[in-house]
Amino acid sequence: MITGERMAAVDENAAALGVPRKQLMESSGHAVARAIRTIADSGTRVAVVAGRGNNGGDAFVATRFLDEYEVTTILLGRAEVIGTDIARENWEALQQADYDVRQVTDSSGFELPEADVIVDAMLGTGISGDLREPAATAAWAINEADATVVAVDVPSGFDADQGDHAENRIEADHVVTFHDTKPGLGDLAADVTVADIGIPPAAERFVGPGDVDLARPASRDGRAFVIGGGPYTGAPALASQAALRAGMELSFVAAPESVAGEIQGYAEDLIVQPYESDRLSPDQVDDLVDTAERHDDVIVLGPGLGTADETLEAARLFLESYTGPAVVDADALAVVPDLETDATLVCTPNRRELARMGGPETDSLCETADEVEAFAAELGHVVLAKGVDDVATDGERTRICCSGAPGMKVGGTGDLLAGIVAALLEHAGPLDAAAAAAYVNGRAGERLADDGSMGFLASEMLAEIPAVLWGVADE
Ligand SMILES: NC(=O)C1=CN([C@@H]2O[C@H](COP(=O)(O)OP(=O)(O)OC[C@H]3O[C@@H](n4cnc5c(N)ncnc54)[C@H](O)[C@@H]3O)[C@@H](O)[C@H]2O)[C@@H](O)CC1
Ligand SMILES: [K+]
Repeated sequence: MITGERMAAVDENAAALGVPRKQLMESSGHAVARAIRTIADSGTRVAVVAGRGNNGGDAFVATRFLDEYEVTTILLGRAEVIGTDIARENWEALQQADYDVRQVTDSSGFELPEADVIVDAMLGTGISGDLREPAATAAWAINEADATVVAVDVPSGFDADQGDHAENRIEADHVVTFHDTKPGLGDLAADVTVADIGIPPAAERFVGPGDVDLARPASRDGRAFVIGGGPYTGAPALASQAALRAGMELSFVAAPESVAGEIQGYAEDLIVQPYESDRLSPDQVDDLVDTAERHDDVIVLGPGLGTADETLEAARLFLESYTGPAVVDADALAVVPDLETDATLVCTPNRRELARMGGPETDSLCETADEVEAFAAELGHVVLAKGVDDVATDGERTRICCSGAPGMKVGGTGDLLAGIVAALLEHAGPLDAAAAAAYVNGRAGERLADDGSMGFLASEMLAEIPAVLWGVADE
């Protein structure tokens, strides 16, 4: 099962792996044609009704594979408004080669040709809301027609993310969906065929630019609240700055009075909130929970906190009463096993911390991904295990991230990662945020390691984060 949204991400990852979308469109169209051959004898009249998105593009391809049928292909709209280059190229291929193609510019001009099979390629996973004109009129005519309706990917009017249906949706007899079934498709009164369109399994398993598409902030929003510092001061400063670089509007650091000035001194962009103590202790917990919940903050708990008993006790108490999203990193990870919490956690252990939490001991996270998954399932939280490769898992779904460079072994890169996860949690679910953050952090390091450099600093990676996060599609 895959949502339409995730499908688009996987498709982007496939392109990055060398299988471009046009190739997937060719496979999709071919799969639709194969399905029609199993349903209808050669010579049958087929009407293809296509929209101006890639769903329509799939159907233009299908037309080329249906030479033994009497096919009429109708484009809803003018050719100039076809939404993507690949769909347009496939439309032009039909026009140039003298297929029976028609364009309908408004709903009054829509006339459904006599047909025994109708291919519904008006809308796929790109739909929002009820069908608008001229698709609405076309859907009505298709539903009224005495013909077998074959829907491309999903029946037009079906939302492949939620499984909802528009009032004026297509009632399909057959659905040829691509790569994997979509939520709610099985509940329809239609035969559903899942067609393999040649997406490499790595496009799902390995984190790529498509995962960043899913988590990229579209607006500058949110408040990161880093609870860290005490024995160390650089870690909370890096995490909180990384959150700003990854799209947060404000970044707060709650830190002991004794080090607050030092943390502020690293960056004027941070809002440092001192508390009266040399280190985090249970006395501060109520205030911290109250502040975080009042402002809908995303918490980063751990960077630079140290391992004093009272600090770990405070970390535990905080997570027991806090109910929002939180990234748990570094020393605070020790309290997560056996924790009772309603918070949404992303735990970001390195290999050592993972083993200490009771997870697998391993030299290669990538090879141990299944064990990390089982550990996350047992823990009941998303785990982003950090190493040469990173493993992000919610206990059911697992993604491996191979971006990064050897120079990133330097101290502080994990703090950056925690801050990036926090920023992406403002816009995405915990697994998507964790996977995308790992990719972004690794790419930020790669940008500085271009010449094989081992000498860059975590603080220098900060400035690379925006370019990776908002520029990744153009790389
Ligand atoms: N993502 C993938 O991996 C693949 C996708 N493919 C095809 O691409 C499809 C998705 O393509 P697109 O993203 O271009 O989206 P669609 O082809 O579903 O439609 C997008 C267009 O529909 C319009 N639209 C949206 N809501 C509407 C409404 N309620 N009424 C009327 N018009 C509306 C939009 O303005 C947009 O131009 C899939 O369903 C599938 O058929 C395949 O080519 C193969 C691979
Ligand atoms: K469709």
